[in-house]
Amino acid sequence: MDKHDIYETYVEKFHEAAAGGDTDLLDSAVKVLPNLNVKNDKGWTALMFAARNGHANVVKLLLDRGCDCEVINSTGQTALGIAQFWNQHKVVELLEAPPSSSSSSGPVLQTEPGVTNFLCGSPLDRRAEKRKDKKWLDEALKGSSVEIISFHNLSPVVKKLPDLTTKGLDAEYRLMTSKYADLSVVFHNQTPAVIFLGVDPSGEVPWFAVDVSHVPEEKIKDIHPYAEIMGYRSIFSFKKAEAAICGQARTLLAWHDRYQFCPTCGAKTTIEEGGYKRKCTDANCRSLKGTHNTCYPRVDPTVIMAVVSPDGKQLLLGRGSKFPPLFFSCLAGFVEPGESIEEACRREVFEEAGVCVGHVQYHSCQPWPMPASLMIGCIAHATSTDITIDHDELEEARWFSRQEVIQILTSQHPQRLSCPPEFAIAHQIIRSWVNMTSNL
Ligand SMILES: NC(=O)C1=CN([C@@H]2O[C@H](COP(=O)(O)OP(=O)(O)OC[C@H]3O[C@@H](n4cnc5c(N)ncnc54)[C@H](OP(=O)(O)O)[C@@H]3O)[C@@H](O)[C@H]2O)C=CC1
Ligand SMILES: [Mg+2]
Ligand SMILES: [Mg+2]
Ligand SMILES: [Mg+2]
Ligand SMILES: [Zn+2]
Repeated sequence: MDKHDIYETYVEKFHEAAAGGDTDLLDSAVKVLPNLNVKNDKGWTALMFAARNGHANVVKLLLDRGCDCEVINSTGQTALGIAQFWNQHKVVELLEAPPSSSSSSGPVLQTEPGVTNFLCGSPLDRRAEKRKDKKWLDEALKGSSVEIISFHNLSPVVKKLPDLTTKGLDAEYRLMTSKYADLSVVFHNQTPAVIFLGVDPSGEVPWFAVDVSHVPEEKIKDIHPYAEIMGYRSIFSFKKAEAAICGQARTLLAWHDRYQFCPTCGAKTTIEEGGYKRKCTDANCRSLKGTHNTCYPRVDPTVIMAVVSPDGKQLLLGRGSKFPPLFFSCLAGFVEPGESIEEACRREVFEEAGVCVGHVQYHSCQPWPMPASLMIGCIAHATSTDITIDHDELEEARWFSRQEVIQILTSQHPQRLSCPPEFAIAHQIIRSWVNMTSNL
């Protein structure tokens, strides 16, 4: 055996030890290997093997020794992506970036383990039984333990963290939370929409959202000196738990904003039940009899699909006419009345790209608060490949090879094609197709 072969054997043993959770063997390999991020021929590192098989103790040991969790394998996966795909919750927790030191300036909440899609997994317990208890709601809103988030024209009010900017770092924004007493500028002579969002995991802290659109933007600083309004897209920069809470609040506030009048008789409606209902003020209105479905917040089921070619080797992606240049995504569309999820997938793919779809497999979903979609992510298996585009909706649609999809996902495409970022379910279902067809 020459030197190179001996080294290769050590690397193999190192990876085997990580994959098998053998910490003794790992310890001895660590002592002789100069590079702990060494990859096998598919780009896998020891950290990835340990993450794949859920060995949290090995992951911790490797992280303590300085292993790099940003390394990607030849299919563009990080150790975290691998752990998420294989549902290794403990490893996901270890690999997810720990809350930065700045998070001490606000409540720290975590999503449920195993929740991978952004905007899902709110840590709040909605406590629906409290929504009719006006006295409890009023005391909770005005109590000292409350956390109230504010929205200005459906954008969350954020707080610029001053300590970071003075250290010369880029500004960081966090969701602003307030107490009722801080919000005198909001409640003075006004009754803005207030939503009861739920109670935090300790059971002690009620969360509310309030619409502050009636307060002029320059007066928002009276609530908090570092308050800013950065547009609704700031939700995507929040930590998962905060983003999920914000999504819930935004969908409800958008509904209140648009449903001020009864869709049945046109009379004014009032906000009820902690913000989860609107009631017509005309006692004779038909909307108050029978099924009250005009009184409840709407959720629009929407299918979004990774369409796989009949030979399983290619993925269909499209470009909407309003997309930024070079940007491709999954086809998507609203579910219509009287339609199943599978039927909506088949209809939308045929309408938009002329491709026939057979089997449809549910993947996961994502509440999308712009304003009220529930994105139902599917893997759809095509039975034809010819493309005929509906130019009203798409500018282009084409089949991409697995290699090209990996290049797009990892921002390495030679023509700089791109796709939605990780926070969008589109990204997750595309990645899932890549992962399904990848080998260790
Ligand atoms: N989270 C993610 O990863 C992604 C999310 N999405 C979201 O998916 C949603 C749907 O995708 P899209 O391709 O636009 O849908 P469709 O393919 O169904 O096409 C949009 C059309 O539907 C009409 N429409 C709007 N709202 C509704 C509704 N509630 N029910 C039925 N039809 C409606 C629009 O009409 P009009 O012309 O009158 O507006 C428009 O003509 C979008 O809101 C988008 O934000 C899309 C891709 C990725
Ligand atoms: Mg569409
Ligand atoms: Mg469509
Ligand atoms: Mg449609
Ligand atoms: Zn009415």
